[in-house]
Formats: sequence, structure tokens, C-alpha cells
Amino acid sequence: MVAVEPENFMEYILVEHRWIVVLTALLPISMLWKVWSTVRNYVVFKLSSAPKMHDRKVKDVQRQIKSWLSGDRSTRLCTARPTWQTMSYRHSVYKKTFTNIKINFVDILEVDTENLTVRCEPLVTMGQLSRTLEPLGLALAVVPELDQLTVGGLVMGTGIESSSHIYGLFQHICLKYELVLADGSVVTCSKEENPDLFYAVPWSYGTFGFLTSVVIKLVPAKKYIRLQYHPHNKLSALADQFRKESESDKPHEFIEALLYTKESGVLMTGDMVDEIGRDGKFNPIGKWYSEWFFTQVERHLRNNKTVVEYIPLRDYYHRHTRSLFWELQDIIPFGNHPIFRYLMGWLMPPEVSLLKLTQPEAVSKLYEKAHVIQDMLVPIVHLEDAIDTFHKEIEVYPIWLCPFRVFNHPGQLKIKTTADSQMFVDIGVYGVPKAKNYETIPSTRRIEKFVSEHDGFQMLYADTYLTRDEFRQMFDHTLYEKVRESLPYCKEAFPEIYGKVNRSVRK
Ligand SMILES: Cc1cc2nc3c(=O)[nH]c(=O)nc-3n(C[C@H](O)[C@H](O)[C@H](O)COP(=O)(O)OP(=O)(O)OC[C@H]3O[C@@H](n4cnc5c(N)ncnc54)[C@H](O)[C@@H]3O)c2cc1C
Ligand SMILES: NC(=O)C1=CN([C@@H]2O[C@H](COP(=O)(O)OP(=O)(O)OC[C@H]3O[C@@H](n4cnc5c(N)ncnc54)[C@H](OP(=O)(O)O)[C@@H]3O)[C@@H](O)[C@H]2O)C=CC1
Ligand SMILES: CC(C)=CCC[C@@H](C)[C@H]1CC[C@@]2(C)C3=C(CC[C@]12C)[C@@]1(C)CC[C@H](O)C(C)(C)[C@@H]1CC3
Repeated sequence: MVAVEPENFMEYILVEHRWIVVLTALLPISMLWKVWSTVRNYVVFKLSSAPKMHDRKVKDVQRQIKSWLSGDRSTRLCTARPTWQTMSYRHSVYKKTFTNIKINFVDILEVDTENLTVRCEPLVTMGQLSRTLEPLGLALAVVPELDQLTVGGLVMGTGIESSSHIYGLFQHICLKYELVLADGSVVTCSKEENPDLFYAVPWSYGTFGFLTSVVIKLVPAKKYIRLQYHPHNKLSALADQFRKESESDKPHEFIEALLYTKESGVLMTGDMVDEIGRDGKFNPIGKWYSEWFFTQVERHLRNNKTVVEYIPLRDYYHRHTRSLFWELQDIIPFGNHPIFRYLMGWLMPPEVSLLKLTQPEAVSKLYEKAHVIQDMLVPIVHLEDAIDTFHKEIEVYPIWLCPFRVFNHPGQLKIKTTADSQMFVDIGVYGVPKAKNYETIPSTRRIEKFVSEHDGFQMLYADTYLTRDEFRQMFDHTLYEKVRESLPYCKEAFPEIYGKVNRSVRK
């Protein structure tokens, strides 16, 4: 472990015993925030006030942009969402120098139960959506699993989940975007209307305009997920089954795998069902006292038996929220202890935003040197090679594996095939690297090189060390540039994507 020197007593507590602050302050505040926002969202929905307010809020964004237009336009524009509230590890320093546009868009506007769509505002979170849709027997086709991810962030960045091998990324289930552009106009775009803009918006990181609403595709939901755990002790066997299941003509609705060592892991296949069958036990993994999901899965590996469980739908969707995958074990080391779970589990997890807000400089330095948070997206055929490379360069376990389809659409994600789509795998690596030769920048750059050479992509909520040229090689900028040229004031108002994601603007 790399040593860091705390500068004062408070910092010492925050670094060495971060759990004290988390337990005494962050967890209670997080709970109050959760209760307040749930009640507030419920009341707003019941009063049906959100759709009426929406137009007024859009006009307010237009007003702010027009005021920027009538000034000297010496600054650029970004959203005023404080950087500590976002679901990335870093703070975006450009927020300090750009003109901040307030976007207070936090509501679900309309659920169309006939056409199976939901129209919602960009700050609506995944937790809010799944809570609202469940009683209606509906769900988003892709539910990125951390409660606090927002629709806007997932559209402008990207979103992925264990149903993505069928439906694709979050962008692929979005049917329409409404944006306010740099000239103050409001546009809507879809496959039929302004298609260039529609295909260029995902992965654009807010560099065309401000998203004000999105129409998203829904699917009928059932009460439970029948989840089958398939333990493996050979990577090649796990990878073969992983590919076979993902590319099958009739795939299971949910597929993911967790690797616990280079050679061993558990593949999980799931389907929605209305009844609990007799072939497995009921496991409400979302209850406050239940063990963290990733350690439950590890037990199936140790037992080395294929078993079936029935998990309540929302518990499944947010299965990695309570332990923030496995990141919370570094912050609350005893968080998975039964005594803690029974007594305090109902307060978990702390809000990521509050953790971020109270992160001292010394912890940032520690994470910088000895912690990896990366999701690399590579064609599924290269799965074993990628695991080899990650093992050699980083050696962090568990590793999250999630298959997903990239459709052959125009835009920044250009796949190298003429087929309709190509199957990829997201390799998520979060934790303290054990590889002896690990050094943040050189090791990450070698991984990035591997991903580029294998026609893959890097998720950009994480740190990227790509140069601008390498970045433009990884992400196709042809359509992006064309649309930027065609929109009045766009280039003046917004930097290019690299200008918002490179390391020099993220501290
Ligand atoms: C926290 C929470 C959030 C909910 N969110 C939604 C939701 O977003 N959409 C939904 O259909 N049901 C939602 N429901 C369920 C809803 O309240 C009703 O249970 C169900 O829709 C039956 O409505 P009703 O026939 O009693 O008529 P009403 O409640 O009077 O509504 C008639 C129809 O209009 C739609 N509707 C009403 N208000 C809104 C709104 N603000 N936004 C979108 N559609 C609205 C609904 O489709 C509803 O069926 C929510 C429930 C909870 C607890
Ligand atoms: N399972 C998954 O798929 C997971 C995904 N993630 C990643 O987390 C990120 C989402 O986090 P979240 O906190 O929700 O989003 P952020 O607030 O971090 O926003 C991400 C980007 O989207 C832009 N943006 C957000 N809302 C708007 C809007 N209304 N109009 C214009 N631009 C907007 C932001 O611009 P600006 O800088 O101007 O605010 C920023 O560049 C995504 O990048 C996603 O890939 C993380 C964990 C899991
Ligand atoms: C595509 C998928 C599934 C991505 C999962 C990404 C998660 C593992 C990321 C998203 C936000 C994230 C970067 C975060 C952290 C860990 C990894 C997270 C949870 C933590 C909690 C680590 C500890 C840090 O002190 C701090 C609190 C700033 C961050 C906050 C964001």
C-alpha cells in the first residue's frame, strides 16, 4: 500500500478511519436526502405538476443562453451541476471557468403505458425510475445499476447493464432527445427527425447543447429474476459459455460474470418471472441485512455448484449499489459484517456525492497512485487476451464482465464490421492493483493501447491518458464534426469532447 502523509488531525481521521465520518455524518445525511427526494418525487408525480413546469424550465435555460449570447461570449458553457454530485471519480475543473447553465430538470414527465415509453428530464436517476416504473409492471430496457446515475449523464456519456447484450447501450434505448442549443433554440431529434444530431449526441459530453428531456424505451417487467449461477474454474470455459450465452439466438435476458481470480469466476444468467419456482430459493438481496452481492456470488464459486435463485426485480437491478460494486469495502471495512448489516445496513450506501465532497486531498493522492477505476469495452472475441493483459498490468479482482451489443449506427462508436451489430464485453476493474510493476500512467496507457489496437473503447467517466490524436482514433469524429459545424455558435459555446474528459481538466 502506498503511504500518504495526512496534513492535520481531521485529514488523518478522513484518510485512516474514513468510516468514522461516513458512519456518524454521511450515512444519516444520505438517509435524510433519500427520504426527502423519494417523498418529493412521489408528491410531484401525484400532483402531475412536472409536465406543466417543464416548459417553464426549458424557457429558463433559453433565457440563460440568450444572456450569454448577448454578452462577449468569452467563456464557454457547461451545466451548473456541481462536480461533486456527479458519478465520476474526478472533479471537472472547467466548471470553475465556464458559464454554468442551471438545469433543474429532476422529474419523470410521462409514462406511456401503451407505447411503452417514458419521457423524463435529465437529472432523473436510475433509482427514481425503477421505483416509479415497478408498480406499473414496467422497466427500462437497460437499467445501469447504480441508483444515482442520471439519465442526462448516461445519454451524454454512456450506460451499460446486464441486459445490454440484447438492447445495447443506454443510447440504444433512447428514442428522442430534446435539447437547447447554443443559439438558444429548442430542438428535438430522433431517428426520423434531425438524425445526424440524434446519432451524435451519445458520448458527446454536453458539447452540442443542454439536454432537457429524453424519451426512453420500456419493457414489460415481472416480479422476480430467476438467476442461475454457473461457477467456473477455467477462464477458457467461462469465456466460451459467456460468448455462447451472449450470442445465442434466444439469449437469457440478463448476463454478467464476476471473475475472482484470473482463472475462476461465476457467470450469471437471468430471466424475469412472475412466480418463485421450486428449483431455487428466494433471495431478497436488497434487504438491509443481506450480504453484499459480490460476496454472495463468490460463495457459489467456492461451493462449485450451479444453482438457481429468485431475486426481487428492483433488488436485482440495483444489486451492486449497496456495496458500490466492491468499492465500499475500502471505505467501510466492516460494512459486510452481519452485526453491522443488521444494525446499520438500512442506512447503506452513503451517497457517492457526499463521499466525493468529503474526500481529502490525501485520499485523492492515494487513489491516484494505488487504485484503479476503469471500464474497457472490447469486442467479445478478445475477452481472454484482454483478461491476460489486465492481469499482467493491474491484477485487480473481482473483475466485472458484462456483454453488450453495439449497433452499426452512425456516431462516435464506429464498429469495424458491416454486420448490423457486434458483441462487446465491458471489463470493469475497480480496486487496488496487485501487479508488481503497476504505475498509474504507464500501465493505464498500455491498457489503453491494447484496447485501441483491438478496436475497443474506453468508458470516459474514468481517467483517460489518451492523447488527443489517440482519442480521435478511438472515437470516430466524422459525424460529430459535421454536426458541430452545422450548429450556430456550437464551437464557440462548447469545447470538443476531449476538452471535457482529458486529465488536465479533471482533478
Ligand atoms: C413514486 C411513484 C411514482 C409513480 N410514477 C408514475 C409515473 O411516472 N407514471 C405512471 O403512469 N404512474 C406512476 N405511478 C403509479 C400511478 O400513480 C398509479 O398507480 C397508476 O398509474 C394508476 O393511475 P390512476 O388510474 O389511479 O390515475 P391517475 O393517477 O389519476 O393518472 C392517470 C394516468 O395518467 C398518468 N399520469 C398521471 N400523473 C402522471 C405524471 N406526473 N407523470 C406521468 N404520467 C402520469 C398515469 O399513466 C396514470 O395512469 C407512480 C407511483 C408511485 C408510488
Ligand atoms: N453502469 C454504467 O453504465 C455506469 C456508468 N457510469 C458513467 O457515469 C456517468 C454518468 O454519471 P452522472 O453523474 O449521471 O453524469 P455527469 O453529471 O457526470 O455527466 C456526464 C456528462 O454528461 C454531461 N451532461 C449531463 N447532463 C447534461 C445535460 N442535461 N445537458 C448537457 N450535458 C449534460 C455533463 O456535462 P457537464 O460537464 O457540462 O455537466 C458531463 O460531461 C456516465 O459517463 C456513465 O458512463 C458510471 C458508473 C456506472
Ligand atoms: C460501467 C460500470 C458498471 C461502472 C461502475 C463504476 C463504479 C465502480 C464507479 C462509479 C463512481 C465511482 C468512480 C466512485 C468511487 C468508486 C468507483 C465508482 C463507484 C468512489 C466511491 C471511490 C472512493 C472515492 O473516495 C470517491 C468517494 C471519490 C469515489 C466516488 C465515485
